[in-house]
Amino acid sequence: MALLEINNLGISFGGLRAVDNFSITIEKGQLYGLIGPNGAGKTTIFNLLTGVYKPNAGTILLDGNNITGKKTVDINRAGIARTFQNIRLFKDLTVLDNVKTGLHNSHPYSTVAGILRLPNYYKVEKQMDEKAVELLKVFDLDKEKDTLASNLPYGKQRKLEIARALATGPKLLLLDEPAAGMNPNETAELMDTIRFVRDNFDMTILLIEHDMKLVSGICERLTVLNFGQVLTQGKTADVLHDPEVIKAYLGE
Ligand SMILES: Nc1ncnc2c1ncn2[C@@H]1O[C@H](COP(=O)(O)OP(=O)(O)OP(=O)(O)O)[C@@H](O)[C@H]1O
Repeated sequence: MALLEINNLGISFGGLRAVDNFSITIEKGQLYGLIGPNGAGKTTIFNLLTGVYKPNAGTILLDGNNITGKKTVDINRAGIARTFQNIRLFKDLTVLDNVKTGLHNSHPYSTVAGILRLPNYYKVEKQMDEKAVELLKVFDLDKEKDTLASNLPYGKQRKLEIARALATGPKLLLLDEPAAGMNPNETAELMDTIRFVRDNFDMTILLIEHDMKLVSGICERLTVLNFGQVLTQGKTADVLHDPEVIKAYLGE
């Protein structure tokens, strides 16, 4: 069974059909790229997938479960986590606490235990600290665990956002333009990180990206979107050599 199966998804904003008849199948463990010109509808698809928008048409199945039109929090619990085009960390929290906000989503103690500081609260908090540090080690951020997120350099903020998303325990990780604003060295390191996450967390990853070096370097399959519709999809090398794709996107 595919991990993600989207069939005939659509949404309109006023008269604009931002996403139309969009279908995609992503197998477990795939590293999949969603590309297309500005305004093609890529982020709208992420917003549909995460319950920010509700589709007017189509279905979304995650691991066989119908999550179409569900709330963001329920979709996260079902197993989808994302990062954003513009980094959205809790800038006034430490690196450690940013990751712990992700862990809280998956392993909460009762609110009463938290407010009353019952023994279970301290036990769970300690376990979360340990888990968060383990995760930070993977991203080589453990030494900066007490640093405020806003004081991290840009490339590390991106890594921290990925770590926080992983802390929620997803089956599918959505990355929206992870290389945006990065220099070539940071991008090369990010490519290694994404591969590492896929291999070591047994993760399925769908990413939106304009950086063709990153796309061709790490994505196994691509879907090209143009004016809200699928232009083509398939293996990365085949898609990037498709004359329609070159005309619509790469040649511009
Ligand atoms: N909430 C909204 N209300 C109205 N129009 C919207 C809304 N969200 C997106 N759109 C429109 O839908 C279209 C697709 O936008 P979207 O942001 O998904 O494109 P994109 O492919 O992610 O672009 P980029 O590569 O520039 O990020 C655009 O024309 C955009 O203006």
